[in-house]
Amino acid sequence: MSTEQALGVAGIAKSFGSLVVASDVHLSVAAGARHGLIGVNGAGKTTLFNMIAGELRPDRGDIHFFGDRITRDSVIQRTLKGLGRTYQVSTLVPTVTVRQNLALARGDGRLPSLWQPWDEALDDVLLATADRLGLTPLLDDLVSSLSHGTLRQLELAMVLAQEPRLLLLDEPAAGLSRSERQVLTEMLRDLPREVTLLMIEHDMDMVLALSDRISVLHQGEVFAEGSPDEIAAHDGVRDIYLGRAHD
Ligand SMILES: Nc1ncnc2c1ncn2[C@@H]1O[C@H](COP(=O)(O)OP(=O)(O)OP(=O)(O)O)[C@@H](O)[C@H]1O
Repeated sequence: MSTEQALGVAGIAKSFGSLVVASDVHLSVAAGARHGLIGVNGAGKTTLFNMIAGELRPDRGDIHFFGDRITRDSVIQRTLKGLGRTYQVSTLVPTVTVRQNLALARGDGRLPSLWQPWDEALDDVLLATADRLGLTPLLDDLVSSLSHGTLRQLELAMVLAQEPRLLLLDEPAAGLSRSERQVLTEMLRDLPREVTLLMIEHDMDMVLALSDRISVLHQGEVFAEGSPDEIAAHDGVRDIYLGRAHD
């Protein structure tokens, strides 16, 4: 891992009416890192992702991406700079094939229509990405016929095909079986370090196995940060998860 900073979040605040979701979030993700972001339900993890990705404007604070201040950039501008994300909810088109979905990843974001038919052509990057994620034998299968685990692999392939420098993964293992989680963990482990990962995940085994650094969001701030071993042994973090944390 280098000392270059991929992502810098400084003093971010966000409220929804009287609900303070972030009061003063500071987060630094090193280039090449596998950085886990954890916290109990409602801690504000997805809200933070939405602000980093540009879908939500923070009330206060700044966001830097490889040294570039992106706080006021649109989602598209951030995507073009190399910021990619996956969602908790699937964004795939179920009625067409894996190949046709993958071809969308290199398109302009518009769905095909009568005037713009589905593209079947996959360039070398798409083919290599599909292969890395075990999708080559499934290219002509309908997305609606895929298992939950394979859907997650396809979503990952779609966003990786955009060649992001930083990938925000929002609960990549949600809804997966134990064996599907293992497959996904291996695939994430095998990703090249040119892609920095910031990952929200409730499966603690997976976070501890994949991350080289973990931040814990609690009550609007980063409550603790450290190596997986430090976080696993942190009394305060354990209290939060057991519902024993004090204000
Ligand atoms: N657009 C919104 N309007 C109002 N409240 C919102 C909005 N988005 C999120 N919230 C609230 O903000 C809080 C934080 O939500 P968020 O989804 O960021 O938490 P989370 O840590 O990702 O939770 P989970 O682990 O359950 O996904 C929750 O109480 C949620 O209900």
